[in-house]
Amino acid sequence: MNLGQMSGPRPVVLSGPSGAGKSTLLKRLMKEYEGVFGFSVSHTTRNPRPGEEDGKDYHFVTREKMQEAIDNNELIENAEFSGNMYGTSKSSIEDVQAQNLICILDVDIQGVRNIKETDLNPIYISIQPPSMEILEQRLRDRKTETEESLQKRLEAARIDMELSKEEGVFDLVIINDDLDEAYEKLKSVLIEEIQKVQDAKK
Ligand SMILES: Nc1nc2c(ncn2[C@@H]2O[C@H](COP(=O)(O)OP(=O)(O)O)[C@@H](O)[C@H]2O)c(=O)[nH]1
Ligand SMILES: Nc1ncnc2c1ncn2[C@@H]1O[C@H](COP(=O)(O)OP(=O)(O)O)[C@@H](O)[C@H]1O
Repeated sequence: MNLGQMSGPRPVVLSGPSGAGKSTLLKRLMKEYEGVFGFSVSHTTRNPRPGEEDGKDYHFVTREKMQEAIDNNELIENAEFSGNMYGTSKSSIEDVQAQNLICILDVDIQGVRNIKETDLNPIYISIQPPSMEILEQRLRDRKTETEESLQKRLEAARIDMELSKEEGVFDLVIINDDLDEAYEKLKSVLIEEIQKVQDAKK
């Protein structure tokens, strides 16, 4: 199977610490450019949060189901994060690519490494918080985590922030301090791909 598209738009990988603002930026982008982006819906074993929809935000599955998908070679990558399993299925990407949309993947740093071993050839963007202190505050204010899962995320964030500094891992690192500024930066790197998709629709 070939996920590297010869002619279609290049996929985009968004990574960065939990709480850095990936979902916020992504939702804004998908809203402003309706019919341009498609989200690669990952599998996860974590519990849905209030407001999250199965099949839209994630495919919420049991560990058994996740293992089955891994064993059947249905995933292009998978990782353990903060005590839960996450993975990207081939079909989640193919569903988006079949519609000629820019496929957006939201994965952790392990996912970035594993995707680099595939032929997907995405644009790699890291969203980073201004500081650990601000990250912790945002995660606390989001009110989605227990103290335990919060601490695990902060630990993972330290590792992510360290690894993301490495030269050549990301095409672009955006510090999400002021949301509007971060969003403009994100848009400006994607504008060429966005225009390609918009032109193809004309
Ligand atoms: N490797 C990998 N990471 C994923 C996948 N889906 C989500 N993640 C990452 O898992 C981490 C936790 O995601 P989530 O539980 O939704 O929490 P949130 O990022 O704080 O909203 C984040 O860093 C996501 O980028 C996936 O399919 N593969
Ligand atoms: N630039 C920003 N300034 C202040 N708060 C922000 C900013 N960006 C995101 N947030 C808030 O921080 C929290 C974490 O953002 P979120 O998009 O859920 O992160 P991620 O998807 O990377 O885990 C959310 O409550 C969000 O509203």
